[in-house]
Amino acid sequence: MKASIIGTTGYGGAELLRILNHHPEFEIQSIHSTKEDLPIWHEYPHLYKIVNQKLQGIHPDEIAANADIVFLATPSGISGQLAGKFVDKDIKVIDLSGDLRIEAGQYEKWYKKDPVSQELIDEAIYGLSEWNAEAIKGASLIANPGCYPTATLLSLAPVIKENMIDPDSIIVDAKSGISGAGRSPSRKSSFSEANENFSAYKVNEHQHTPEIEKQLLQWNERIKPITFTTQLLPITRGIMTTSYVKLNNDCRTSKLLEFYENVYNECPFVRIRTEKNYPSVKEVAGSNYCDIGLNVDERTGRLTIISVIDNLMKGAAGQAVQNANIMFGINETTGLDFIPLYP
Ligand SMILES: NC(=O)C1=CN([C@@H]2O[C@H](COP(=O)(O)OP(=O)(O)OC[C@H]3O[C@@H](n4cnc5c(N)ncnc54)[C@H](OP(=O)(O)O)[C@@H]3O)[C@@H](O)[C@H]2O)C=CC1
Ligand SMILES: CC(=O)N[C@@H](CCC(=O)OP(=O)(O)O)C(=O)O
Repeated sequence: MKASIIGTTGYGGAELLRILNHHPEFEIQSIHSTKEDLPIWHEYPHLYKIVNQKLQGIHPDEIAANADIVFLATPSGISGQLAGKFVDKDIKVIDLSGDLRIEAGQYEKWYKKDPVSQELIDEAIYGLSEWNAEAIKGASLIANPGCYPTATLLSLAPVIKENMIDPDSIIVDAKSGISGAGRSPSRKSSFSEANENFSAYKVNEHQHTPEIEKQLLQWNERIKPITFTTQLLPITRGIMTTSYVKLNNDCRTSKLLEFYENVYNECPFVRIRTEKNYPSVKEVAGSNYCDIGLNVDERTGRLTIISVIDNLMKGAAGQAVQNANIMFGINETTGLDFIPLYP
């Protein structure tokens, strides 16, 4: 199969290149950016003598005529417009941005940008691979989940779906490495302000809040609005979400771990940790794993769930390729079976 990438000069695009360059079933057909006619290694010298392709301009008809799938690793606001140019063409599309994940009205409110048409949003299948594989199989347009929602949703799904918690009790404390903000320089991501610092941002107004709530409500209609706080960690890659929920019934940590293990036993990229063996972001760096650890506080009846991913992998490019594998009927781990980079 032939794959094209738009937004290849960004971090998500570069991560797609890293995966697809070794993928046994996908060949990189073309790479695109607003910067044309430039070898990609000019932008990314680490690709020198590995990927020699030149960046090309963005011409949807030409891309659709030559590739089987196109990945849109472009900013929100741009991606949705591009997706609209591919929908009636014979090509599968995976959009890494937030443009197609939530309803148009919600998008306008949380992203503070003009949405694409509700019709286009309705066409997109939400690409949370572990929970939506059946729909992904038949899809031609995927809204790839956000990085924070991926870590949060995988960790909450089992207790939400089984109605095991107070639906009004969900608090998610989330932290991300700086590559989550993309490659464009900003004050927030500058070394002198991010290094040895730790700060909260977009408190109660993060654009991933409605995306998380939408999926939780599809699993359990009793769910109430969540509290979701995002923080910037002075590391390059990695997301940790720590979720706090009130359990409806007494339950021991060991029993809940057994339950989670059973829920995810057919999911190669979700690793449920053993008791007191909590995951850290470095243990999944460079890989497509989501590692989950949990503990029940028997004094308060609250459950703490810790979930880690690499934001550029399971949080973006890795999950996008996992979805592409599912769409083309290939084993979902193909091209993604790396051991995390440790230490
Ligand atoms: N970074 C992360 O961890 C995650 C990112 N995402 C989402 O994935 C997408 C890509 O993110 P990321 O790689 O971090 O972003 P970057 O800012 O690093 O890259 C954005 C890319 O889009 C291209 N671009 C910018 N403006 C336009 C335009 N007008 N038309 C076409 N291309 C354009 C840029 O290239 P050029 O200027 O050369 O054209 C660049 O290649 C975003 O929607 C982001 O929200 C999702 C999950 C996690
Ligand atoms: C660290 C950091 O700044 N992360 C970004 C992640 C943005 C993102 O992935 O954008 P989508 O909304 O298109 O998913 C943020 O919190 O806004």
